[in-house]
Amino acid sequence: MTTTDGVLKVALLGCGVVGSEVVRLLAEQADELAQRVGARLELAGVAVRRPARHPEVPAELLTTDAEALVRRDDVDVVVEVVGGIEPVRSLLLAALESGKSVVSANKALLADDGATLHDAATRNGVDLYYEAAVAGAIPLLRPLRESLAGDRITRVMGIVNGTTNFILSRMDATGAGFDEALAEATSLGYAEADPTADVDGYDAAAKAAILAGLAFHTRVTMSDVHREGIGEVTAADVASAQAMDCTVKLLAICERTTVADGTESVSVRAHPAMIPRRHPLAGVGDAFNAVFVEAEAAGSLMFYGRGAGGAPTASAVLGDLVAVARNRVSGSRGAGESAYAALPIRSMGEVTTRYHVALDVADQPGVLAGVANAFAEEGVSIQTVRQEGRGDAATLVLVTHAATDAALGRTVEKLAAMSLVGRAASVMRVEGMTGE
Ligand SMILES: NC(=O)c1ccc[n+]([C@@H]2O[C@H](COP(=O)([O-])OP(=O)(O)OC[C@H]3O[C@@H](n4cnc5c(N)ncnc54)[C@H](O)[C@@H]3O)[C@@H](O)[C@H]2O)c1
Ligand SMILES: N[C@@H](CCO)C(=O)O
Ligand code: NA
Repeated sequence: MTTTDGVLKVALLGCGVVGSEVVRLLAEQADELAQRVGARLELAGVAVRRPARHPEVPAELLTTDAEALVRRDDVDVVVEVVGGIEPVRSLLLAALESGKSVVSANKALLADDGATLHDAATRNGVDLYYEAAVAGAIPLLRPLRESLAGDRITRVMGIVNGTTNFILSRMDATGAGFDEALAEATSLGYAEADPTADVDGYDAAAKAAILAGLAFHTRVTMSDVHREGIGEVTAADVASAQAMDCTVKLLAICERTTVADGTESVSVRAHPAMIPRRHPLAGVGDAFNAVFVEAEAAGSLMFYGRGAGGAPTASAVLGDLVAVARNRVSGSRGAGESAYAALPIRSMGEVTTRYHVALDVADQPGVLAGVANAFAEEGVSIQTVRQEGRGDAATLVLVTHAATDAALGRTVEKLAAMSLVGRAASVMRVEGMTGE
């Protein structure tokens, strides 16, 4: 559909932190946006739960009937900044099925059932864009989908959750425990009232699923992602990381692996890990996000900026809105889903990782040999070992070479069962170290 009267009508679903900024920017930049698009972008309506709470929106635009709004014939584009799976999934499907393009910031929905939405967009010849869903303002999905479409991406690794990055940065800077750092994040407005999605890694896992799908031209859903949160990260883990000149980050890691017979698979995970301080991701502090992309021809690329917040996220939403609006003006559509590779998902046990293991041990002859033997039995090679303290307070700190995650997990279980080994003071994966 092309605009006939020089106006494109936009239905906005949700007017919270992000939606209210979309309304503000649309109004403030109306003339410039019209120049860039070739048509004026006008709000057809704004669906909210409680209209009385939105004095910033002209009253005649407010509605509580989102379903009627997305079905209106005069609406060209639906912008969704509500969040969650239902009723949003049904609303967006209805929009796509009735020929509207959709812009969404909703990583939970895209990671849960992006395929259904993409299919509907393709069937109806319309656009489905969601740059704001991953790493907020940072242009990342469009570079993966368009700029790098001629290359072969092998790895995407990044910090994609601002709340947890703030917490881990505070723990690193002040030595605070997790609870104390979370309380500070909450009081400063970084953490939401219910921080579960962030702290338990669901938010980062959803973003990892979206990134892997785009990077490797395959379908990845939330259930394919190995997820661990940061709730178990202790001040001792952070101190252990510091002792090896590392810091702890919650990382989203998407990898393409090719085995000897040429078969390819992808692994997708989100978990805390130690990374060397000299690694570019280690310097990403506060609530910032950064994503490292490795591609065969391009080499390494890094994307850095604000992954959350009303205005930064609205910037990405408006960028998508301009893109889909331009497509409607020219009667075209952007690149749709590219999932031709249909790659199998590699289980976490098969993924190759490295571990840092700090063990409280009795400082006695034979302890080190017993510990080394537990690693050897599982075929795990040790890169470095050092002892801290003496007598009852001795701690052995080992860093392994790469091994399967399953073998490393079994090794840690074996160690825990040994009589001369006390508790494991810290067990954490290590990423971004050079060498095998
Ligand atoms: N806040 C951020 O920094 C950020 C960053 C990136 C992506 N996002 C994503 O953007 C989306 C919105 O986030 P937010 O922070 O603005 O959330 P928010 O809670 O501030 O706003 C959501 C709004 O939607 C309204 N709403 C709920 N159900 C509705 C319905 N059925 N019909 C109409 N309105 C309804 C709520 O009343 C609320 O005002 C989410 O998908 C979120 O994951 C947010
Ligand atoms: N809660 C998310 C918002 C952006 O998706 C974060 O902390 O990064
Ligand atoms: Na983004």
